[in-house]
Amino acid sequence: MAVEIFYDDDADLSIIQGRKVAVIGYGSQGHAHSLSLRDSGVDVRIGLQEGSKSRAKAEEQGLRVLSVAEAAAEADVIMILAPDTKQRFIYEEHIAPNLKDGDALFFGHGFNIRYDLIKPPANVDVAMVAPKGPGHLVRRQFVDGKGVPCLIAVEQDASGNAQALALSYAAAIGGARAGVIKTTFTEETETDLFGEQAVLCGGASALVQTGFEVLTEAGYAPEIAYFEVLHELKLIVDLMYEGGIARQRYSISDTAEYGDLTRGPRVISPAVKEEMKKILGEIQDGTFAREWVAEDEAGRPNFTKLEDQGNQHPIEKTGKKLRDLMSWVDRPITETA
Ligand SMILES: NC(=O)C1=CN([C@@H]2O[C@H](COP(=O)(O)OP(=O)(O)OC[C@H]3O[C@@H](n4cnc5c(N)ncnc54)[C@H](OP(=O)(O)O)[C@@H]3O)[C@@H](O)[C@H]2O)C=CC1
Ligand SMILES: CC[C@](O)(C(C)=O)C(=O)O
Ligand SMILES: [Mg+2]
Ligand SMILES: [Mg+2]
Repeated sequence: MAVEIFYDDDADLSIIQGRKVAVIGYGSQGHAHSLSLRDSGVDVRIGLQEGSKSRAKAEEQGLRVLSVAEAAAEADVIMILAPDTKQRFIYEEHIAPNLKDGDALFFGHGFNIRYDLIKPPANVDVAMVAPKGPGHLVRRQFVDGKGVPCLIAVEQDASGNAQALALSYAAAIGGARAGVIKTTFTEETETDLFGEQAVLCGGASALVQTGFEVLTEAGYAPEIAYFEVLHELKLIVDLMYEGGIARQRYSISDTAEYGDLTRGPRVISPAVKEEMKKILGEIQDGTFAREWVAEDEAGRPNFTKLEDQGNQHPIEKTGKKLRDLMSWVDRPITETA
């Protein structure tokens, strides 16, 4: 089925400009949404928990920070941009008691609705504006006059106007400059989890680490291995981003292209594709969601151990040394811009 894709001319910015928005959380997505909404003329307040580390960053940017309950009570569009595993507790304790007829409950990812962790009442709109990119780049692209594509979805249309509201919100954060696709909470959740696990984060990180290990274990210099499998990956992916795999293949040598065409399928072998299908199955049947919720409830022991192991990987030490010598590469991550 053909997708519906919307651009700035299809969106009515005045809809979101006429509402009071509460952004709950001021992390990767929260800072990007709230600063860009504000720059688009929207009335925004931030909802944070007592003692939040994010409070000072939001206030430095001139944003009003309230408790989550106060922000939810004051606003009529409530966008939840706290961690997925915390959202159900925040919702139950601070948001649900403050929902009024006609309010809109927004999400940046469908996890809590798709897996029935949050069950909103019937008298509010439930919609999603999910940028297809990391929050810090959502903000950076907005400031640079560009935009990160977004997905929008409506789970519940109490007002009869939820889609226009979601599209207006997506336009206000720059998404409609690049394209806003209409989808469902289920499709967004399952494709997003698959993308981050199999390709963008899990797949790419493991590919880079393994390539680095193979070269260094064979006795090649770590610095050369780093430039080869990590630094240059961005340059190659930039070509794919600009013109697809065909442009990347146009720019590389014939020798590289022959290696790409014949060896690529050996690395990403049929067994890897089978494993990807298994990973997708675990997302679709809820296995991954149950595992992640239980891991978080247990205090994230496995998450912490694996994250520490990743930080200790030799590629990190080599990379830091080399990036420190390229002033244009190590752009600091801040919740400002
Ligand atoms: N990261 C990304 O680029 C993307 C994220 N998403 C989705 O966006 C949502 C937010 O993710 P992300 O931006 O990564 O989150 P982050 O972890 O970057 O930020 C979380 C924010 O929520 C705050 N927070 C934590 N607990 C509470 C609480 N109890 N009450 C109020 N605020 C709280 C944190 O405050 P403190 O500083 O005090 O901890 C922080 O400001 C998720 O649904 C995610 O799936 C979607 C697309 C991409
Ligand atoms: C790729 C990871 C992501 O889905 C994202 C930045 O889009 C996330 O959840 O952070
Ligand atoms: Mg994503
Ligand atoms: Mg995601």
